This record gives sequence, structure tokens and C-alpha cells, in this order.
Amino acid sequence: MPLNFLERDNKLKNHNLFGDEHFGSSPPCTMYEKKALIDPDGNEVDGLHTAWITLNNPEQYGSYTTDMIKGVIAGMHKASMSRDVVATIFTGTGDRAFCTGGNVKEYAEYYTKRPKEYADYVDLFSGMVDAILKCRTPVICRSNGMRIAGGQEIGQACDLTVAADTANFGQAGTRHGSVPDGGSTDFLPWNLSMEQAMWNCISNEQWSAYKMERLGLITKAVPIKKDSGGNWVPNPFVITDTYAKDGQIVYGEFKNGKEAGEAKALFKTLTTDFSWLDDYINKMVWTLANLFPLCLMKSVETIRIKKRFFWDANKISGIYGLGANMNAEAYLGFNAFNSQKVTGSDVIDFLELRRQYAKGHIFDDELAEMVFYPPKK
Ligand SMILES: CC(C)(COP(=O)(O)OP(=O)(O)OC[C@H]1O[C@@H](n2cnc3c(N)ncnc32)[C@H](O)[C@@H]1OP(=O)(O)O)[C@@H](O)C(=O)NCCC(=O)NCCSC(=O)C1=CCCCC1=O
Repeated sequence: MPLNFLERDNKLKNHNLFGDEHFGSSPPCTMYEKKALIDPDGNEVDGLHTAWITLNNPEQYGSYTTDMIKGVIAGMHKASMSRDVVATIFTGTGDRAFCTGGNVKEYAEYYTKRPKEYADYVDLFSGMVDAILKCRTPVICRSNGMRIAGGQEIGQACDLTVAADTANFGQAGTRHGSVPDGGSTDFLPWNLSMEQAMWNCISNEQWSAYKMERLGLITKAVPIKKDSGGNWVPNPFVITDTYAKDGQIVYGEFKNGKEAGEAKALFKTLTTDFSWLDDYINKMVWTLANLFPLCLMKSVETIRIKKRFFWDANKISGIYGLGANMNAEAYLGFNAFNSQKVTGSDVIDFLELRRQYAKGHIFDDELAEMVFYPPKK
């Protein structure tokens, strides 16, 4: 029996919640653009795309402002609702940083001592992590440079990471008065061993892209520097030609002393080229494009559920805990960072703070005066 008696509406619906009001082109902003899907021969494929969401704030190392967070949420949603998008690429501008977390200038000058305002901000920030974790395409973090603090949190919310080999990875919260509860305390123990996650999270050490590839936090580290002859040069600051020395794994560790000095001199002569990184990502996307779309996304989402397990359990307390902390250690830490040009120090006097805590000093302006380094004469 023919089914042509069934009424059909074949006009495609628009499922997008937002227009383009949250995107921009001049920093600080989040940019959204679609690029053609590229086949293995480098040709553009008709009718299929990748969505690029770019944190555009290179002068402040990719840190996101409140408005930029809205752009990421809108971007992940727009990519999800675009039928022709195969994968979403989340990246930054320039070759220094993907993202170094929240904008500390905005934190220090607006959010400190405004716990309710910051709770609302963290609600928005959590929405950004959720938007990445619920994007209806695979999300690849193209870590064009360092991924620190909140940058590491939103980077880990992505499904895969391909990094410039000049990118370092780590946290900053406990040094600048915050807690990496925006995802890292939940995701790091999945991505590293519990022991490594703990130290990376609390020490604020930065670990190289090569080390993070070795430890499993990222899929691939790819050179982005070339010499004057056009040859690729792996990040010269990092040991990549030796695996072990004196019984210790040295591959992926930073060079020291004279070798670090030589690396610095060499680095200055190199130019940046992202083509290898982008070829690597194009090949990954090509693999994804040649799979059953719905089976692919169900597989992605089922792996994401494990990441979300702790994140979903923890994110509500983050809103209130991080909000309240804007009256306490974050007030000290973010203002110290933001006034470093005046004081000469980007941190407070930690030992004095511990001495005053030991005496039971109340958390007031007198305490702040004791632990901030004074302005330089
Ligand atoms: C370790 C650093 C990331 C890099 O250090 P270094 O290589 O020495 O560069 P700097 O000279 O410090 O930085 C270059 C310029 O960029 C500015 N900058 C860097 N990061 C930020 C930022 N996050 N916000 C604003 N501006 C930033 C820096 O001031 C320099 O500017 P200049 O005018 O002097 O050229 C180091 O920069 C660093 O530690 N940055 C701060 C990292 C940080 O504390 N981020 C916020 C952490 S908290 C967070 O992200 C959270 C997210 C979600 C919820 C809770 C939360 O706290």
C-alpha cells in the first residue's frame, strides 16, 4: 500500500536558540566560523563542514571574559544544531596560548568581594563546560599554545586534544587563590593516574605537550616551529631525542641550564606554522566523517558519561564554593596577580598568610595588608 496519504511537513526547522549576538571578531571575543571538510588530498568537500570556535584574546593569553563564555556556549549549541557540521574545533588565536582560564583582571577588579556575582558567573562557566560536554558533534581541542587553569578545564571537557608541541599544560588555581573545581578536579584523575592528577592539580607545575602525550592526557603533540630552511623543529625547550637517562624518564621534560639557554636562542630564530597540526586534525575529522553519524555520537556520548559522572556531582557546589571564596583567598590571589606591575610580585606572601592563619587572625583588610607585597617605590 503506498503511504502517500500520510501528510508530511518537509520544511527544515531551525533548532538554534541563539543568533550571532555572542560572537565577535576583535579581541576579546569568541569567534565562530564554519570551514569546509577537507579530504585526504587536501580538497574541500562539498556541503560538509567543521565548526571553529575560537577564544580570541591573545594579549591576555586566551583568558575568557564573561562575554566570551557566552560565545562558547552559543558556539557549541550552534555547531550542534548545524546539520552539515562533522566536528567542532575549539581553539585560540596566536601561538602562545589556547587559554589560561578566567580573565584575572575581570576577576580581581569586578568579581572579588562580590560572591553572588561570581556565583552567577560560575553558573555561566559551568554552562560552558556543559555545552562542550553536550555538543552533538565530537569536539577537538586544537591547543594552539598553553592550556592552563580554566583553560585546562574546558580543554579536558573536549573529546580529544591535538596540541602544538609548544603548549604547556597545568593548573594555576591554588597559586592565585582559586580551586580547579571548574572541571580539572573531576577530569584529571580520568586522564592521568590519580597520583599524577593530584600533583599536576595542586603543584601548578606546567607539563609539556610531549609529556602529556606520553601520559595520555592528549592525543598528539605536533611541531609548529620551522627553521629558516623550512624544516620542522620540535619544541627546543623540551627533551625529545632521549627517553631515559640515569634511570629516569627524561622524554618530555624541560631542559635546564645551558641547554635551556641554547633552546631560547634557537627559539627566537624560528617561525610558526600550524599546517602540520591542522593536517593532523583534518585527518582525524576525515576519519570521523566516514562513520555512521548517530552510532559515532552515541559512542562519544557514552564515553562522556564517565567524565560527567564526577563533574555533574560536583558542579553545583562549585557555584557556591567558588562564589564564597571571592571574599577570601581569591580576593588576595587574583588581586596580587592583577597588581604585579605595581608590586613586582604576582602572588601574596604565602608564609605570612600561614603564620596569620596559625594565630587565628580573622579574614579582614588588616590581614590583606599583611600578606600583599607593597607597591614598589
Ligand atoms: C602561568 C601563566 C599562564 C603564564 O605565565 P607567563 O608565561 O610568565 O606569562 P605572563 O607574563 O604571566 O602573561 C602574559 C600576559 O598575559 C596576561 N594574562 C595571562 N593569563 C591571564 C589571565 N588568565 N587573565 C588575564 N590576563 C592574563 C598577563 O597578565 C600578561 O599581560 P601583560 O600585560 O603583562 O603582557 C600566567 O600568566 C598565569 O598564571 N596566569 C593566570 C592564570 C590564572 O590564574 N587563571 C585563572 C585561574 S581560576 C580559573 O580559571 C577558574 C575557572 C573556572 C572556575 C573557577 C576558576 O577559578
